[in-house]
Amino acid sequence: MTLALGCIADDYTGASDLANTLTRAGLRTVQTIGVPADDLELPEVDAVVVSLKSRSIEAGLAVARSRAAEKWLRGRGAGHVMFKICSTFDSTDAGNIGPVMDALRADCGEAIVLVTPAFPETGRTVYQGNLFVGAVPLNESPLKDHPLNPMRDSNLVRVLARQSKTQVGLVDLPTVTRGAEAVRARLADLAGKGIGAAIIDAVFDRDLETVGLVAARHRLSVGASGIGLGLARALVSTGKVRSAAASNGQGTAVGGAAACLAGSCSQATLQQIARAESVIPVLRLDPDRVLTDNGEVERALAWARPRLAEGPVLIASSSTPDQVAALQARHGRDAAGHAIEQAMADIAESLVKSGVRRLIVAGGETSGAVVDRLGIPGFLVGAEIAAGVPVLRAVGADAGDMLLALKSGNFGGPEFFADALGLMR
Ligand SMILES: Nc1ncnc2c1ncn2[C@@H]1O[C@H](COP(=O)(O)OP(=O)(O)O)[C@@H](O)[C@H]1O
Ligand SMILES: O=C(O)[C@@H](O)C(=O)COP(=O)(O)O
Repeated sequence: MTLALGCIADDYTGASDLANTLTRAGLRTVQTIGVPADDLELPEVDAVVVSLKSRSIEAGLAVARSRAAEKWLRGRGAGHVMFKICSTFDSTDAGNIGPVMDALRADCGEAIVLVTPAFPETGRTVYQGNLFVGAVPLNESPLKDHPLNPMRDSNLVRVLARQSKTQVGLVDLPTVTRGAEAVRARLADLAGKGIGAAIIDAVFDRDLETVGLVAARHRLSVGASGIGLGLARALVSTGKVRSAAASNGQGTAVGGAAACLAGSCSQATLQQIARAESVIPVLRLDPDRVLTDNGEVERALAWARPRLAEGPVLIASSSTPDQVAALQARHGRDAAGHAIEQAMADIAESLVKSGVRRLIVAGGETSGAVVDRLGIPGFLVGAEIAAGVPVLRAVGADAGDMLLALKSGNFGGPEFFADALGLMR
């Protein structure tokens, strides 16, 4: 297998978002959990998205894991490696976008790295280096209250410079609008000044097509699904990849019981849970009891098991920003996040033992904890539930045939859970 594109994603929902985008753009794509073991049978593909859970871990560890993934991808022929980050640039001044970018750049000897989290289909646009989430700048969006990495600065040139050893420049929208040659000239100018990374403005998909044409001749890029779209379209339009059917993971129905788990506290997920309450049974965990009393997981399982035969259930830890802040003040941010993630993983593991074969998880870190616990090594991409969220068919899972959906906290419409359940048969 010679890869046309290698990708490293810093969380599992982000990886499925990118795998979805690449698949829809015509690349045969597989998502792996970590660097695949030698004995994992992968289909013939154009792109592999290696999913890491490296967004919110210690920077040194994120660097080491990303470098191992890069080595594996380059070893399979990937001339270009894309580091997939969140479209809302989720990170802190300690990293991990900057440290990982610096390390991958050093490894591949890239003079200047193209960086853009723009993903217009989901309302993420970048103008004059400032990231907008829908109509508002990042620092005014709900991301300002994210439980793990509150985003309080919209200027990505500044944000990335605080995390990176290199200086960061800007390729502005007027330059992008002039086309690939203008972008190349601007990048060469910045690189000539010793600047090692550039935030690239992009507002429409056509901007990302321009960026993709430029990026495809580089060894490394950093961004969200939008630059993935640009790269995929460049690979197809230049004949490096022959466009394939839009999905390879449809397959047969798996049946079995269905369950939803929500650990995301995003506004979108809170609304989706509220809407789900009118169609399926919903249990809200008591987060304090998760942190202080092991009985909360058993209580959730005792509630869920008898209901599974009747239809899908949803279990949520999600709370409002005020409640999250209060819990974190009592227990510490990382301890609270970790304990709730592990409780979700415990619940998922037991539900699968009880026959659940269709599982929807809301939240990137939450999905990481659940998928790790289930020991699933990889996924094929199926139908698209919402922008950035595909149905995934597990490959090589101990539990056998399973369908999952890993939803980024911010993605999906108000009826997301019903939409997903409708497509996961
Ligand atoms: N009620 C709560 N209070 C505090 N933290 C919570 C609560 N519920 C979930 N969390 C934690 O918040 C984090 C949410 O992150 P994540 O799952 O990545 O969601 P998103 O996709 O919205 O970023 C996880 O670490 C999760 O365990
Ligand atoms: O790019 C995006 O917004 C998503 O693909 C993503 O990375 C989601 O992260 P979470 O919101 O933590 O799930």
